[in-house]
Amino acid sequence: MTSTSAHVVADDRPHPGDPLDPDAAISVRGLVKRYGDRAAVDGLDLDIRRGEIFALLGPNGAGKTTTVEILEGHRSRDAGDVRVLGVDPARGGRRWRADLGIVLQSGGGDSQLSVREQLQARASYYADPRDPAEVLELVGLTAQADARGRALSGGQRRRFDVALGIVGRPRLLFLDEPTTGFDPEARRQFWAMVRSLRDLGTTMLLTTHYLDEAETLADRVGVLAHGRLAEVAVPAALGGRGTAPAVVSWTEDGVRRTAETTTPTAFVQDLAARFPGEVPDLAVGRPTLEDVYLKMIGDRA
Ligand SMILES: Nc1ncnc2c1ncn2[C@@H]1O[C@H](COP(=O)(O)OP(=O)(O)OP(=O)(O)O)[C@@H](O)[C@H]1O
Repeated sequence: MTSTSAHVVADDRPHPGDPLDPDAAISVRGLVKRYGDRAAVDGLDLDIRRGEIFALLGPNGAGKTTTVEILEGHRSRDAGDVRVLGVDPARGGRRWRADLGIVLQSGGGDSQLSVREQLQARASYYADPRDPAEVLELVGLTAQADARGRALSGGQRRRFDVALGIVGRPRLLFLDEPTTGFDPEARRQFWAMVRSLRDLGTTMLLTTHYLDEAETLADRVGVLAHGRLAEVAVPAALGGRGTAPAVVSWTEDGVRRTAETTTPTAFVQDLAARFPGEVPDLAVGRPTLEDVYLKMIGDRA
């Protein structure tokens, strides 16, 4: 499956008071969570579609962990309606829980057992588990199958965490900052694995502080600030990115020049006509996801 959101325009979220979406993997209306007199989640409305990768972004303390833990059934809420795979997490039973995969920030895998043995043990909890050998292949740990958990590198351990999270064949996978501490190659491998999981039909809710990770993996991103969603959009459209003016820069008479333009093609054609050959140091850029994210967060600070 590819992006489910090709035709989605910016600010793509339900309105307060809309009914819950029975077809969504996750549907949330008016979610509130207070600690003392402070609301950590302050009226959240969100639908996450089946089969999509949704990235939840937001600065430290924005309410991401609180929201995700409520969805996982690990934290109570003060107000609002929530359905995860059609069930209220506050009342989710064993069968519902078996459909969830949760990959937490703190890695497991310290056991004396081998990687394969731990995975087999985990698989035995489920009625219809994935074949542990296939899971090891999917996460790229086949060569480490006989290693003990503590012999794994940080990146391998994280992939093993995912292996433990998906061996039960979850329909919905929660990935909490999955690539923190990865080297660039390990991150690319991890991303490829996440895409393979999506191709198998797994819905994923990803929290991350890496904007490039959200950009490359997510069908849609939601920016959480002060317990509210500032915007939900496809990464390319967030914060009006898709229609923002382009910035053209070049060097002329030894001076670096920049110009903002909504017609960069025409602008570059004019520019090219002024130079006999290549325009020196020519670059055409649009705001990055990080640019619009930081602006959005700054505007709400
Ligand atoms: N158990 C708790 N008791 C009191 N306050 C809490 C508790 N858990 C979270 N908070 C507060 O709620 C707010 C949201 O916290 P939360 O952990 O959900 O943010 P976050 O977006 O996950 O942050 P980070 O990116 O740092 O993980 C913060 O102000 C935090 O201090």
